[in-house]
Amino acid sequence: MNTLYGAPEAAQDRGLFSLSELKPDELSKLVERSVALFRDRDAHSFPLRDRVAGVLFTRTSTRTRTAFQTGVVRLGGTPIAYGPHDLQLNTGESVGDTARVLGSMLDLLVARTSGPLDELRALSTEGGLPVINAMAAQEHPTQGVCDLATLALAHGDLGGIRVMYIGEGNNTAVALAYGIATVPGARCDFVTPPGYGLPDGVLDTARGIAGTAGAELTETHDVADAPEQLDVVYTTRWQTTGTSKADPAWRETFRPFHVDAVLMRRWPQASFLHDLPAHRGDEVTGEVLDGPRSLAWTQAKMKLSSAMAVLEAAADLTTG
Ligand SMILES: NC(=O)NCCC[C@H](N)C(=O)O
Repeated sequence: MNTLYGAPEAAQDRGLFSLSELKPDELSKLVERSVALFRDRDAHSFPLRDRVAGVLFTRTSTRTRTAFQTGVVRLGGTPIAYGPHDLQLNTGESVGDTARVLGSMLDLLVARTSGPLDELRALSTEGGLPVINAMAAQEHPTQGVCDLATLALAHGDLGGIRVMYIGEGNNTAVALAYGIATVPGARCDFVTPPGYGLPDGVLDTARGIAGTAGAELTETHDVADAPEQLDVVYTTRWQTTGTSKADPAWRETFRPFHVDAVLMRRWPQASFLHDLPAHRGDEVTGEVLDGPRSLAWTQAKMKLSSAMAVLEAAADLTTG
């Protein structure tokens, strides 16, 4: 793979597919740039001037799509937006043929599709252009950049930060695992409902990354095992995009994993994160989401500056 900062290994896929493929200093550079751009959104030199970026979303999106389209414009580029019904992919044209055509005209592609991560890699290799994963079932890497940047903005140095993620082990959780794994001395405890944990292999991969930084990652399926000391409580909605739950009683399984004021009282200093959209009354109460310790709305705003940081790095991979 050939990630945001180069270092090709195999075929020529370029862009951002998974945080597990970035070196720790590459990720921390993205986080720093996100914070800098959050503080001053004009602190750049229009790296996408004369560049055209496709923004392909075949799945719903509020924050990520708006952030990337706006980010392209703010960085001096021109976005071309495609929704779920626009491309001939929808009438059966192959990914390869689509990539070949898009790559001959566009400089960069931001994509959230219903296909696997490999489909995004194919768009890059067959199109010969950088691709940014704007969320796939496997991982939501740009959310991970945003989350670390939000924590860096609010907590300062991330070294030693203690995070609990409570909820389904979804795409957001995977990116968080890979992201926190790069932070020296950090700890992330995943408290996931039984049967809805992190995908196989994710903790092993994250622990492999963490080996260098000395971060610690654990997973439990019981809220009673939540850590005693925490700086951050992170949750996510119960219905992950593109998934359905076979068990009709799934809500009973998820209910003990909701975040309310009683739970938050266990960690009086902890801040609260949520990748949104939220369902008040399910995974979190309005009191917590809209309360003084919630960073969720700062986190949502950080989507733009973190998208700009990712686009800025991807601009270096464009050839036009
Ligand atoms: N911040 C976002 O990108 N929100 C969109 C949904 C994220 C959530 N992890 C999901 O897959 O449904």
